[in-house]
Amino acid sequence: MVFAAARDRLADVLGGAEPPAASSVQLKASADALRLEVDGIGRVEFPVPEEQARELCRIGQPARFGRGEETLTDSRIRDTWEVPKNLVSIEWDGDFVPVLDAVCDGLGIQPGCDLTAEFHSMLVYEEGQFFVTHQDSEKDDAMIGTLVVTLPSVHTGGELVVEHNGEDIAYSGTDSALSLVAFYSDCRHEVLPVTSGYRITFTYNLLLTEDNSGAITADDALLSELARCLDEHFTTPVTVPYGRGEANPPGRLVYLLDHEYTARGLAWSRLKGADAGRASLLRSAADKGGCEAVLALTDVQETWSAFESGPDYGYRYFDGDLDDGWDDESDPDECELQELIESSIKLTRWTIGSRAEGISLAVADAEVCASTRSVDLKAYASEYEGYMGNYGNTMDRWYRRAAIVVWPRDRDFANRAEASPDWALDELIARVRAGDQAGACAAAATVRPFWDAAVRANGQAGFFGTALRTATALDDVEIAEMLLRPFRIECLSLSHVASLVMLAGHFGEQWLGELVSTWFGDGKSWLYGSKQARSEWIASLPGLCAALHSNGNSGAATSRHLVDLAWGWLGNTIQQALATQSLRYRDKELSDVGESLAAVLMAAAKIGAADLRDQVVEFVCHQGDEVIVCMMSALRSAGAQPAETRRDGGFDTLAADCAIRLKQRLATPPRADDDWSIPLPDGCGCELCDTLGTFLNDPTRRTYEWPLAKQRRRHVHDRIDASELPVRHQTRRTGRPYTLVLVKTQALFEREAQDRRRDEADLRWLSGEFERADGA
Ligand SMILES: O=C(O)CCC(=O)C(=O)O
Ligand SMILES: [Fe+2]
Repeated sequence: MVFAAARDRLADVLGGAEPPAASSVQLKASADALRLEVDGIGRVEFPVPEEQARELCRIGQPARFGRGEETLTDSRIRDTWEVPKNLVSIEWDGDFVPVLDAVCDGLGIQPGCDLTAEFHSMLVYEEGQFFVTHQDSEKDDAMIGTLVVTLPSVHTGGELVVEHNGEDIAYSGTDSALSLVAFYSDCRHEVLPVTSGYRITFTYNLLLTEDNSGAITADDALLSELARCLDEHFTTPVTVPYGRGEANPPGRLVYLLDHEYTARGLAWSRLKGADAGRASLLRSAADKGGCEAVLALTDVQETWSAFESGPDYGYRYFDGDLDDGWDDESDPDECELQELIESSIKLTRWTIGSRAEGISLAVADAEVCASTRSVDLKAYASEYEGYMGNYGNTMDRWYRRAAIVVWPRDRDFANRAEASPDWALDELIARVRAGDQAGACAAAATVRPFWDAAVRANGQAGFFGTALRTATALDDVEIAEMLLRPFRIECLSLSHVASLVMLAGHFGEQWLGELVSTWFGDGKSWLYGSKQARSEWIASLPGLCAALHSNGNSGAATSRHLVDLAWGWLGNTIQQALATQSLRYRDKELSDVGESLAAVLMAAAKIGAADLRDQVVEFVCHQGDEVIVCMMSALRSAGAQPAETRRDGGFDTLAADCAIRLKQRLATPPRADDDWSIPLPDGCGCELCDTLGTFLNDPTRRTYEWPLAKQRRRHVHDRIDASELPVRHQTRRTGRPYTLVLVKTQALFEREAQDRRRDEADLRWLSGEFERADGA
């Protein structure tokens, strides 16, 4: 016997209690119920005579449609006449209300709600006219659907086809009665081409103005069953693979709704179809079980194993529909889905009280349930990946689904904190200010399991300052460490100096020193992006250190610590750059890092760290001449500094050393016109590289024809390319083995001339800017 998880039982109970309601309904009404006058035409008779229909077309304008923010006309998409609103006057005989009540009934809208219809447009379709598949935009927050009234007229074709969850229903008008079709705004629909006669319609926006969220009176047994499911869900630990941490009960439950909602349209009072009843039940059960329930939007991605099927079977999974958020995507091949391989769900937005927040929170599978599977809904995008060897034959499908998120009240703070750490920090400070220090610490302790990930996922820089202040306010060393640990050093700026000093005062300099080291990271795995961010931060170091230094003993100690750490990172980075094989890449890296070198030296000068300055200068002066690029970049970056900073930062010493190196380099005579020798940089010493080195070194040999098997040719290619040597290598594909043809190129001379010109320019600049460089 298989026991269903509590969350799946809950979804089944909700689905059973509120079965899916219709997404569209059609009603018929007598033509006598309506009186229509149009300026310039007079009273319109029913069925509408051909003569009057033609007149209506004449005064009509091509109807427009929305695409994103734009309103367009394009007769390939929408081809129909719209009669200007101001010319139209409509009078319903008696009341429209009974009609709307019947609509409510048909769409499963809870009794007691106030549905109103707001006239939107009058349309006339003549032969051949149509409107392709689209979704109506919700023009008003309260809008939940559309009502289309088709006037009696003689016509064929022009069916209104409304689709929901893969099912199409075609509605036709008649020549004797009014046809009223209502549908929810998440239904895609189209008007098929009129094949004869005229089709005349009014469209109305359906607005739900009364709260329908409390309307359901649920039976107690049902609510108790739901509350039991919630309780079980929140007390049963999730099984985790062995060794993957502790088994804890889920922190939340995400119940996915069936209809689509826009961020603006999502509200308890405007849920569509069965969603309204289910939400009402779940909300009451949550309340009974001591839980919070909020409305949310999610992004769902599912990956299915799939295979292409012939046109005769399988489903069409995707229609290139037109809607407000239009898509031109072509249909992926027809596919049969087999098995769900993986799914991921992210909460993107929720509304707590009256506060709607954009969030980005990944939700575990064990926290999600639904009465309707995503695969049975319309995906907003899908992509088929054919067989690709070790992957592929998969279908990815993406959905945006609304959801109700439930959590136990005592985990309220943790749930909200995970989605918005900045809110959590503000809230903690507020609690301390309100005098609840202990409560604030207890709440803060609940974020421990996810805090690192939450901070990193939420763009930490924006709330680093708040985190510093919160840590001080909570006054608990372990909590302070936990709250602050996940931040990166790049968050730290001038504006945090006072908070940082305060923190040191609270928990001690040594404690802060360790924390700051954590912010620096281990420096081992620097991706390009983070390297750039680190360099940018180091550029701010002189100002930051100066401010800290003038802020008492702990400020001074912290500033020294920062410069030490920055130098630790920078020294490594310079060494790595020097070891780079590719010359071009090496020079670029060294030049980039020069600015950081200048910043570290300036910071050292600002805080009077002469020992560190000497250490840095000595390190640089001890490197080979490749380091000149880095020195020059650092010196240029410090060029604008006052003489005192240049002296205290060791720049004068660097400049002098650099000038000596440049002069030495320039003193070697330029390459003779007939000297074709090329030094092979150190590296592999195999027998092939030996032969290569001999050829390269020989000043008289320009070409070498070298019969070599494939693997060996490859090795020689690689060696030449890696060192960017001015040598062309080609394979002549005759004989056995093929022949590798090496030719030394003119670039040998061009590059060296270029390097010389650069050295000359550097030396001129140095002599102009740095006195000692000239005198040396
Ligand atoms: O004419 C109709 O039946 C429907 C027109 C429509 O879909 C629209 O105006 O958005
Ligand atoms: Fe429409």
